[in-house]
Amino acid sequence: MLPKINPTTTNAWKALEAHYASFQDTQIKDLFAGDASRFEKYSLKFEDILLDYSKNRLDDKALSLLLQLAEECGLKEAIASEFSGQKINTTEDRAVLHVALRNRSNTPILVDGKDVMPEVNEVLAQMKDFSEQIISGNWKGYTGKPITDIVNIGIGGSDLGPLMVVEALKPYKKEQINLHFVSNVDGTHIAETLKLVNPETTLFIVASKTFTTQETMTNANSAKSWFLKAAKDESFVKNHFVALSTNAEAVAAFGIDTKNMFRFWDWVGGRYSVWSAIGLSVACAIGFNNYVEFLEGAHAMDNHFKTTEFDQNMPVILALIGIWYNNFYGAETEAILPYDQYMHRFSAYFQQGNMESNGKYVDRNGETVNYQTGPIIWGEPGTNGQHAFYQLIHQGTKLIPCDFLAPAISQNQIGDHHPKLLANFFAQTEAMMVGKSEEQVVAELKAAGKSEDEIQALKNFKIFQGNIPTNSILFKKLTPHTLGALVAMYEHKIFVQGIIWNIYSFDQWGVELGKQLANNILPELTNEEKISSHDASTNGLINAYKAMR
Ligand SMILES: O=P(O)(O)OC[C@H]1O[C@@H](O)[C@@H](O)[C@@H](O)[C@@H]1O
Repeated sequence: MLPKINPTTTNAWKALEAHYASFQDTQIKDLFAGDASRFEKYSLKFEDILLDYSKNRLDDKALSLLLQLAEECGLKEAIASEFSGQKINTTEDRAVLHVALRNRSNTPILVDGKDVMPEVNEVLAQMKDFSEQIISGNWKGYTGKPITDIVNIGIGGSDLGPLMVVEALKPYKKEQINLHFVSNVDGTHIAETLKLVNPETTLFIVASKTFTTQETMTNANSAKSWFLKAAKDESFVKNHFVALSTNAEAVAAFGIDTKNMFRFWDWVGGRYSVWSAIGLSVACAIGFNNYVEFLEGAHAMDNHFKTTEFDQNMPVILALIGIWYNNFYGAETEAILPYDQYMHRFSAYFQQGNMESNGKYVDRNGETVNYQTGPIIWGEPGTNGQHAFYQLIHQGTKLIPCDFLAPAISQNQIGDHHPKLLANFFAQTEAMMVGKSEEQVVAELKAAGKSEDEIQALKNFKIFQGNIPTNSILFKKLTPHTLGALVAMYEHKIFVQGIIWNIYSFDQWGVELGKQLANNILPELTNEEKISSHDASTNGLINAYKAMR
């Protein structure tokens, strides 16, 4: 079971507070000036991935206290509990075993005394067989034609994972299969997607752990009606609809043949489910072997996380640096900035991963925390972000630690695009650290021929204070293996932080209230009566909507 230690009561926390008081104004660039080996010391290598964390407001003392914090909070025991299948998702009484889904070494993992690996392998074999039939064209639609388009219908973890991975691994995509993702209950999403596809050659993958999610069931029903309008015969549904779910009854009730159901288990969290049957659209897009490569990469990172000393452990180091800024510097957000267009949904994916996991104010004792928990996660690919929001990172009033990610080898070697992209990556992390001093600004303005008055009027606007912390994550190439490792790295970072913050990272009660209230409101929208059962604003809005429509 998980420890239940309030991190602020540890010796390390108190020592970190004391250290922060004297260290807080230290400039990263001065730390480099004082230590010629800082880059070597503060960087880690794992396979083809280099993590450079030297551009942080971090010294040996802060780092060793953060490592001590991890020890005092029982991180070692917590990792062992997770990997051994203990029910560490206490509020839902479930194990947390996405690591079993990619456990390529196949060592037994027990839940309630039963090894889960045989079932995991069974579903993987089913996914292999199915994806091969789709890709080869052996799986036929109701008029005997092969499938050309797959529409994944799901939301949250049943959408963002496969969507992010299919986008990130586009260079590996099989040409004959087009992928589409429908998530929003806004009818526009399904309507616009259906305009692009032909019922004879389209497969719908209905992805929902619970198979009760309003958005997904609404979209799936609309897709089915659209399909039946063309196919006319219910018996053809089995050729065009498959389900990814833990809920066989609801799948059957929807009319999907349970032979065409790919199951997973309650110990797979939605936001950690791309490694499960939820990855079927990925396997159909890039082929099963590439999907397995993706699992292998994650498994390699799992082993690194499980077996490496904390001071050399990538997810642990990233997590501790995040805690340093979140809890001591008061940083409220973290930006994830991939310099790879294929990774354009990576930040969105980890927005859910982080914010649904660690956006909690109640600790594992059931008490309200007296410290900050999960940060706000956001980001867009570079270089686009540079021309949009980097202004605030460079010269705003908020501290925003940033992760930069980039491949050394582009999958599209066109002219000098890639060196230009990477030059921006390196320049931004350098600029964030070194800033630009008053002396530099004045010298530049002088060199540009400005008068003394002009210089005085302008100079303050052109100064960059710098000292903005960044992690740089450079990898050789965005292969399925490397992507798997990167995703697993961030997953484990979230785990480590949740353990230290003494919260439960694997439930998501915070998504329920809105669903409940929407279910109450929906029937009120289907009649013309004036509504008075809510607060004045909600009543006013509902009644205004009814009058406008
Ligand atoms: O996969 P289903 O059950 O449709 O859930 C989809 C999503 O629902 C949300 O409310 C969250 O709970 C997510 O974690 C989950 O991924």
